[in-house]
Amino acid sequence: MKPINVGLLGIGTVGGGTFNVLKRNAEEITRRAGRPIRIVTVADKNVEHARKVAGEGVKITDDAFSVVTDPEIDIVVELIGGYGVARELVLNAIENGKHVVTANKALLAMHGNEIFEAAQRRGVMVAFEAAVAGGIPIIKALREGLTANRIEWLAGIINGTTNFILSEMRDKGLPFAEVLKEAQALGYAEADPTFDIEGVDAAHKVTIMSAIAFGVPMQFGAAHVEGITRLEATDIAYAEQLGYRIKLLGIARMREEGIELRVHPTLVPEKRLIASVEGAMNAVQVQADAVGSTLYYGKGAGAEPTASAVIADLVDVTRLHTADPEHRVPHLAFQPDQVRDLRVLPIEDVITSYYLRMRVEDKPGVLADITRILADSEISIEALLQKEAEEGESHTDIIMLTHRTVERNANAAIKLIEALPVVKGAVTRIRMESLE
Ligand SMILES: NC(=O)c1ccc[n+]([C@@H]2O[C@H](COP(=O)([O-])OP(=O)(O)OC[C@H]3O[C@@H](n4cnc5c(N)ncnc54)[C@H](O)[C@@H]3O)[C@@H](O)[C@H]2O)c1
Ligand SMILES: N[C@@H](CCO)C(=O)O
Ligand code: NA
Repeated sequence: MKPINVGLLGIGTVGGGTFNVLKRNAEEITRRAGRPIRIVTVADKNVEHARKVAGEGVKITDDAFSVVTDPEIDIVVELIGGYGVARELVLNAIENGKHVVTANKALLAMHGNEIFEAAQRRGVMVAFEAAVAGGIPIIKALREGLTANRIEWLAGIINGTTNFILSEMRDKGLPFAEVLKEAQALGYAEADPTFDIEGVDAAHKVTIMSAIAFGVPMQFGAAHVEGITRLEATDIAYAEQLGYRIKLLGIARMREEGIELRVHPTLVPEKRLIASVEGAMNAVQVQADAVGSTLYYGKGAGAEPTASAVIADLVDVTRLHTADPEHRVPHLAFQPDQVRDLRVLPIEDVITSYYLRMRVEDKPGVLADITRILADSEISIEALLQKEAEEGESHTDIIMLTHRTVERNANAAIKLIEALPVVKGAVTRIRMESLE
């Protein structure tokens, strides 16, 4: 059995995991793939570290470009990250007729259209299971397992760092800044941790999932992206009193008018399975017309969980690389000429329900003023929590959960509420999803 030759670009967390799992499970993997998968060259800026991880018998270089042009290499595995040099390397590998496996969601969300077009033209595969929810085979599920269905929506906890932070804030009542430090020390965070906490990483991943689920191009620039940096512990506690958890969700929903594509903190009923996903774990719920609701859960980050997905792609490519390109699974699940340019709806057009918290004067008639504004805007209230004013305080909190409405409508009502003289400061608004 002639081995398939792999060039590994970047042997950091995921690259190291990939190297080790491939070595440890070599026999099992070969039995599945039909031939040995062999890392012959490793490129890393840190040559010393690369040598330490890879040992002898593997070629080590600091020049990744020499790997993507090497005629000996069949598959290039890109685990460097970012969309500068990684984009050049991936495009270069494709032009040289190499298949590519990558865990780089930022690269695909930003430049996926260009990359898949190039791969299509050259008849090579670009596989990216590790890019979304790490070890969970969600790309496989969306692209192949659910292929009979019209996918209606999907919602996922797809960033381990922020889910860890939210879990710690709720469990221990700690403030955001304190938990962030702990999360960074655990090593799940992106090279730039603002990508995690500002929702950008989750937006990269939900952009990729929406493309596969709905047969549309990558539209990262049109996604609405909100992170957890402005979330207050108070709201996590109030949500809990009302039977909800706050999660950073990546949501993609198909509507007649277009697609909702958004990342933001979201109240989720605590009775939903996804609400109990804690720590750095990931989960994606998919609603589809034939199968109904399915849920995928597991480790979305870390060396070996992510390596699990990288190697699954290596096996896929090994099995399929001799197949006629027409007979392979299309990159974006739909045949390339069937990808449709459906527009992403602006956030004002999103339909959802809301958690509203406002600080009000503790006197009669205040609640009536607020509910009148909501009634006039045709926003109905699902639940209400009015706190008693603390001893010696003239103000108190009112918390309301609304039914679904268009965001534009909610914005207008919130503006009117904020203009009431009895309401102090801004209204805190968090979107809410029933996930039914
Ligand atoms: N860490 C995770 O849990 C995880 C999970 C899923 C996806 N990812 C993605 O996987 C990719 C790699 O992440 P990581 O956590 O392993 O990063 P890392 O920083 O641990 O590893 C990157 C490696 O690339 C090397 N490198 C950087 N620039 C280079 C260059 N120009 N040429 C050669 N080598 C270079 C670095 O020296 C380092 O060893 C990223 O795209 C990341 O978003 C990571
Ligand atoms: N920074 C990402 C790594 C996995 O993509 C996370 O926290 O989930
Ligand atoms: Na995955």
